Amino acid sequence: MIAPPSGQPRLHRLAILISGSGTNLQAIIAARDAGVLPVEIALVASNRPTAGGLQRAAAAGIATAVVDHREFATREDFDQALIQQIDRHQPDTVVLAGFMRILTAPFVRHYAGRLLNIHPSLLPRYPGLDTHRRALEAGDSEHGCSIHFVTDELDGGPLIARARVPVSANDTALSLSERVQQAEHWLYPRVLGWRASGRLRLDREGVSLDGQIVPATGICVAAGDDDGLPELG
Ligand SMILES: Nc1nc2c(c(=O)[nH]1)N[C@@H](CN(C=O)c1ccc(C(=O)N[C@@H](CCC(=O)O)C(=O)O)cc1)CN2
Ligand SMILES: NCC(=O)N[C@@H]1O[C@H](COP(=O)([O-])[O-])[C@@H](O)[C@H]1O
Repeated sequence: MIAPPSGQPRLHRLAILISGSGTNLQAIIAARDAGVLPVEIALVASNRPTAGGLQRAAAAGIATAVVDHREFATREDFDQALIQQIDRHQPDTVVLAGFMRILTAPFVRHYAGRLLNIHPSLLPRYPGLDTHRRALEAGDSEHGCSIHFVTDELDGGPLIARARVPVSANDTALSLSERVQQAEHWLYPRVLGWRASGRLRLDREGVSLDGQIVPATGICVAAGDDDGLPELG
């Protein structure tokens, strides 16, 4: 057990996995630094050595690691190496923030109930990749992001919360992705605040917040609308 400095409460420890630019990571760091998210970011790990989020973590004084999936013969070997890196830092919650590798069942089991992901669609619509183009092609009037506990089923784990954004007629995949990312940067720190304060749990009964079972659709809000979302922390 990693002990806090004497007299300090032990903060909820996060390990954050990335593959890209790390804007969600940056939003989590900003919430921590603003004092509204009481967490210790123990590790930022990436499967891509060129991930821009690694520089964001280093600039914030956060430990980083690269486990390059291309160096492993199988997904299982990669996942086991990733587990070894992560477990050195003893996280309470493992946060996928733009992590672009499908994780194997042993990895998911190892972190069962404390592995979260953010996905750029209103799940269960558009699991997988290329969600913004698919929403535009379907003519959807709204889109958004979803945060869920991770299971073997790709993007099919129990929903925690979803934030909706409107789709306008002149949206492109890029303009829509930018609006969805703003919603992500608003939603993820809130949901992680519930984890940090012990309010958000996953057990046999499902997802619960403050002891109340969360609907199967997750807590649904319009991005930026604080009326429907319990406060941070
Ligand atoms: N077992 C699970 N693993 C992961 C989940 C999950 O729900 N269960 N969520 C994903 C995140 N994700 C969407 O939110 C996602 C990430 C990656 C892919 C994918 O097809 N990846 C390819 C490689 C793509 C690349 O390297 O650019 C692959 O792994 O072969 C789909 C969905 C994280 N993992
Ligand atoms: N299926 C996984 C997926 O597409 N995740 C998406 O990658 C982006 C990462 O951005 P970031 O690196 O700037 O946080 C985010 O929009 C996240 O929803």
